[in-house]
Amino acid sequence: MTCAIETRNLTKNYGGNRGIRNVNLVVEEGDIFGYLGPNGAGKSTSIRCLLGMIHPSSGEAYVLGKQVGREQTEILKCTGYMPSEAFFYPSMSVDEVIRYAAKVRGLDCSGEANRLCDRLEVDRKKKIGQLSLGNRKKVGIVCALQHKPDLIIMDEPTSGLDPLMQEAFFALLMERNREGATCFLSSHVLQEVKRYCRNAGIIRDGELIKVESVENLTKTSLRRVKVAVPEALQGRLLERLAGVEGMSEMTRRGVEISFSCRGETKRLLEALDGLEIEDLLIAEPSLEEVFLHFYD
Ligand SMILES: Nc1ncnc2c1ncn2[C@@H]1O[C@H](COP(=O)(O)OP(=O)(O)OP(=O)(O)O)[C@@H](O)[C@H]1O
Repeated sequence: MTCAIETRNLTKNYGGNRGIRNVNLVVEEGDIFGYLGPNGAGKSTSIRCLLGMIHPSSGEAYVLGKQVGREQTEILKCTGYMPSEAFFYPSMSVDEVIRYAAKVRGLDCSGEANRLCDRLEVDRKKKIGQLSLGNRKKVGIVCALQHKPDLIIMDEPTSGLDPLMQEAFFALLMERNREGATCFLSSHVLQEVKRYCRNAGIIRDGELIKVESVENLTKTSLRRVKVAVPEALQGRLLERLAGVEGMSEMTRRGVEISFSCRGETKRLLEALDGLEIEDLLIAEPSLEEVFLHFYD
């Protein structure tokens, strides 16, 4: 099976500045992949290298089996890209921009462009310079999707879109995915990744530190625990908890003590054994907590 994206030790140095280092990433065809990382982590740099917009300092990248830098025309035809900032010439009309984006690929996409504009409520007569950020973003979505690409790469696609438009956008993306397209999205919005992506990669300081299914990411040994015991027993509870692996973030509110821990749940239950537990909640961490954990 061909991978939609494959990078081998992909590295980009910006002079003395760090970009990305030895990124080895594989995204299978048909996936919806979330690329997560804080500001400056290297998400846009990775995407620009993948699209051949910047040359890597070393390493290789393949998009739908084609080598980036060698088979750019073929890659451009089967890939749809939306940058994080939707900049277009302000004096051009929306219609001109959309038709221009199809023309550079040597394609006539007018039928699909019309359908997309209707769905996203894009006013094609307006000049780009008259549009709000969100409306420019919608033009970017049409430009990226009108040729029905096999691989959709979007850098922070929903920033600037209102909640209804975000829903409309994801509905569109899910449809494309059901039809076979692979989606690669960089995002800061963890709820969005949790809801729509199957797999995710976390990049930090230019290095890919984790690639995992979104489901498994939250299935770490990290647990959020809330336990309520009578005030008189709280001292004993705290003594017992001191021996539990990875204890952190402890807070106390009345009879309830909350904390994070890791390791086997059995060990935690042993530590609690014999105390008059009034209430106990052991939960998987949210994607936000997992994300913060990898960033610590
Ligand atoms: N043209 C450039 N010249 C020099 N350094 C750059 C350039 N572009 C990016 N960098 C640096 O490379 C690193 C990665 O930047 P990048 O834009 O890829 O991060 P990002 O994860 O996309 O961030 P954000 O979420 O803020 O968009 C940063 O340290 C950044 O300062």
